[in-house]
This record gives sequence, structure tokens and C-alpha cells, in this order.
Amino acid sequence: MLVIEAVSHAYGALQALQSVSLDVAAGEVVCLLGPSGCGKSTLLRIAAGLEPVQHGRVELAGQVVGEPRLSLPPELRRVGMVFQDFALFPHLTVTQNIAFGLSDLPRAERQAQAAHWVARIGLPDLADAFPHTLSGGQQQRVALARALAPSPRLVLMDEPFSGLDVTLRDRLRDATLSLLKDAGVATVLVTHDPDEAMRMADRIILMRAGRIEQAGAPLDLYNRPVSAFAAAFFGSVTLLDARAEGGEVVSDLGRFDAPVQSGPVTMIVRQEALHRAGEGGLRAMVTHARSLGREHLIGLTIGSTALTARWAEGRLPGVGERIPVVLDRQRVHLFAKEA
Ligand SMILES: Nc1ncnc2c1ncn2[C@@H]1O[C@H](COP(=O)(O)OP(=O)(O)OP(=O)(O)O)[C@@H](O)[C@H]1O
Repeated sequence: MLVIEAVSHAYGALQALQSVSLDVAAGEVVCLLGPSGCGKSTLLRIAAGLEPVQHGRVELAGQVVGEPRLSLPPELRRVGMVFQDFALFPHLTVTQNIAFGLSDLPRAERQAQAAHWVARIGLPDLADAFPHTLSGGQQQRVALARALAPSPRLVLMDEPFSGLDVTLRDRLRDATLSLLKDAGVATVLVTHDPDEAMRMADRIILMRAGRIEQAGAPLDLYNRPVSAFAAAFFGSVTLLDARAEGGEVVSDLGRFDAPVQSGPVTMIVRQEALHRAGEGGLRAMVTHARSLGREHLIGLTIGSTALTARWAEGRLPGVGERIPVVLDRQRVHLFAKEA
């Protein structure tokens, strides 16, 4: 449905995107994930037609909608948009906001469609309310209904949950996903939150400094990161400097195949890689221990290596205690150290 091909974009001397390509199928939810400033919003704005294409091409349903010197205006792209601040029309009611994009329909049909969406998002009692009287979560639902009501080919969402509190966010993510999937629409969602991307995406595009670092199914990125950046972006990790000699790294955690024959290596150990063992295993000394309720956060030293672990089993160990731990080697990733 959406094809972005080799798009590059500069703001003056600043190269915000460098030859980025991606495609999104109908019914697919793709998350653009990455740290602040990596170019996510710029890419979204180019897909929407809010930013002209400087280099490369944008296609929607097989039609070129953007390339240098050609730009189909946003309102002709049949693209729905949901922004972080929701951008509802303050002088229109909930129903009128949702009906806004349905002006092509006869009046009665338009009313029926808007009423359908008001019910669909569970706000029939607020049909005649104005946006400023709604909670953030209610505004988000109206913004989504307004985007979906005209049956767009593509929905673009820029950090749509970031202004909301944590419990509400979880519920709204699930509700949003089910509305998007029911509509069968191609969706691009921008977020800097890896949990949100893992939870919502069919595919994640991880971006770094204007380029795609890695793209794939959420678990692929988590299990098979291509770089220390990608590994560290998902979840909490300990980053260790190590050295490869003869194609392997010998460390306090054991021997590992190295990504290079010799030279500096970054070793990433996920917090969930370490678990308390019954007996045997590695000998660790507890340097700090704190219960987070459903799990413990434990500081350990193994030999002279300091690590942080996170596990749920057993009682909270005491500081200074020596305990046996096991290491899940699948949760350890080694990369040649970046310059
Ligand atoms: N209109 C603009 N003029 C000049 N520079 C811009 C403009 N918009 C964005 N930039 C710069 O381009 C780079 C990419 O910005 P962009 O907003 O696309 O990143 P982002 O990943 O969406 O970041 P965030 O999560 O903080 O919104 C940043 O360095 C930003 O400062």
C-alpha cells in the first residue's frame, strides 16, 4: 500500500534521512522506532505529503504521490493522521469532528457514519461534547475515529499515546490496535518506546541517525539484533568491553564466539539473561538488591565484572551474599566495537 523508496532529506546542512526505503502492506502495522532526532517524524511527514520529497519516491497503492517536483497534496492522498496532541477541531463536537472527512457523502449517510464511529469508540454519551471537555484518552479515540471514518488507504500516527498516563496507555494501545486491524488499513506508527513497538507492531523499523538500523518482526529484533545499538535499544542491558583473540572472547561469564578474529568487542548482557541457580553455575556476589514488586533488580559481580540482573524467582538476596547464577547465553550478544 505504501512504498517509500530511497528517500533522503536535508534541513539545510543537517541530513535528517539518508536513503530510507520501506513498504507497508494493507492491514499491516509498522512501527518507526528510534531515539529522538533519528528522523521518524520527518519520514512520516514525507509519507503524508506535509514535507516535499527531495530525493527518492513515495507511492500509495501503486501511484506515485511524491517525488522531486511532484507532490500530491495531503488531502488528496486518502491518508488518515493522528498526532500526539490529537489536533481535534476545538469548535466542533465529537460527532462533527468525526464527520469532518466525510463531506463527500450525502448528509444522512454522513450522520449515520459519524454515529457509527462514535459508538465504535464507546463515546455515545459524548457525541455532542466539545474536545476541551474530554479526557486525553477520549480525545485520542476521537482523533483515531476521525482518521478512520473516511476509509483511508493509510493511517499515520505520530506518538499517539505519549501524553497519556500508563494504565490508560495500555488499554488504548489494545483498543487502537483492534480498530486498525478491523479496518484492515496500512498503518505507520512513530514511537520512541520499544515496549510500545513490541506490543503494537507486525514489523519494526529501527532507525538511527537518519538511516534504518534494522527492520523485522519484533521478536527478530529482540533475539537477533544486528548491532550493539539495536540490542541495547530493546530492554535494559549491561554493556561490557571485551577483547577477541583467536576468534573468541574469554570473559568472567565464560567463552564466547567472537564476531571478529581479534580486536575490541562490545558484549551486551540482557538483564533477563541471568537467573538464580539452585547449585553450580557461576559464583556471583550481590552488590545491590531491590524488589520492584513483581521482580527483583539485582546488582552482581562475577569475577571482576559488574552486571545488573532482573529475575522474579525466590526471595530477595541480601547485599554481600554469594549466590550461584546461570547465564542464558541466547541473551548475550557480541559485536565488533564501533569506532
Ligand atoms: N523543520 C525543521 N527544520 C530544521 N531541522 C529539523 C526540522 N524538523 C526536524 N529537524 C531536525 O531533523 C532531525 C530529525 O528530526 P525528526 O523530528 O524527524 O526526528 P524524530 O526521530 O521524529 O525525533 P523526535 O522523536 O524527537 O520527534 C533532527 O535533528 C531535527 O532537529
